[in-house]
Amino acid sequence: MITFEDVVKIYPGGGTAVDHLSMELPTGKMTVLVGPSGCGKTTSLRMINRMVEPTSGRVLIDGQDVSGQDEALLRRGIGYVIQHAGLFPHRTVLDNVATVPMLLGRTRRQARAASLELLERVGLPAEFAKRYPAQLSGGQQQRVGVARALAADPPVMLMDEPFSAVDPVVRSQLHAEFLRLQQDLGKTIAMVTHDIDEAIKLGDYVAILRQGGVLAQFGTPQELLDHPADDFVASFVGRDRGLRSLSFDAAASVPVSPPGDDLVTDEAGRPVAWRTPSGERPIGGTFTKDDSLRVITDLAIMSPVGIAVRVGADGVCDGIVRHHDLVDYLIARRS
Ligand SMILES: Nc1ncnc2c1ncn2[C@@H]1O[C@H](COP(=O)(O)OP(=O)(O)OP(=O)(O)O)[C@@H](O)[C@H]1O
Repeated sequence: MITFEDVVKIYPGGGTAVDHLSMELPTGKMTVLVGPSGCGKTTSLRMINRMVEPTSGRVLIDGQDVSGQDEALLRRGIGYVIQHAGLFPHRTVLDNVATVPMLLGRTRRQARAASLELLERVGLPAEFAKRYPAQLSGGQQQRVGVARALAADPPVMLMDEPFSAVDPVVRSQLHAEFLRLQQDLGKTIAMVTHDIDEAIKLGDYVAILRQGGVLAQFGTPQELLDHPADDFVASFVGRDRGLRSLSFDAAASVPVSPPGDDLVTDEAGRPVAWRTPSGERPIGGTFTKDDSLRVITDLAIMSPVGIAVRVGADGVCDGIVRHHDLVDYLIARRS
């Protein structure tokens, strides 16, 4: 666990960058620091690995005050990923990743073998290993940056806007891959972004900071969407927070009804089409118990008859949700 204990940072000649910050970033989870430009996100992140020293207060990792620890040793246990990856331009991709394990005493051979494996884990095939950073796309460079940060197998990772230098499609791919990787690795991660959507998508917990380095709210994405602490948080998380909050609720809780005449199925009971006054229309999509309320809502809106169809693992329809029942359910769940 990373603990901020009443941390203040005042830069010489500057204002207060971080103002009495207290929060706990749980072990094995990803906590995202988000807020408008200049609200002290990067400063807070860098106080974890002592690139910045607090003016007062303490930062602790697993109960140990970082200020008492040798900087080099401390940083060996903390991976660091930055925007534009920060790779060594004159070293190959493989050597960029292998540098840290070699510094930690692994032989060149061991370090390279481990690095190749890591590159594969972050989605870069072996043929990229011999290239130089300039010969990679922005998204590929970010993958190398993540692989390099993971190379020392650090329990803690700090990530400063790691996905912001790439286009939205690549960013979305990197998000998905990163979430999968983190599910396997379970690192304690602190990540900075200015993008609330990214924070809500990736964070197990989100810390929203406001101007002057004040913590506005700390909580799970759903807590922030459902119960913003004040107007600043409410406007920061966005106007459609009710809809976005549906992504965090499982479809399993929604009552389903038996299908009616408007659903056409094949002999096995798999949905095929909608029967509408103007003829049969394709089914569009279906949901399972593992999907979210947002998926059901989307399906009901898109369906020509206002119905979302649930299927089991075998693809056979096991119930439907009509749009008016869905709205009743969504209203009841809030009261
Ligand atoms: N080395 C420094 N010396 C003086 N002031 C600084 C220094 N670094 C940051 N600041 C100031 O401290 C405040 C917080 O900066 P910080 O970089 O932590 O914010 P941020 O939330 O990460 O911003 P951004 O999203 O724009 O990167 C800002 O007002 C900034 O100008």
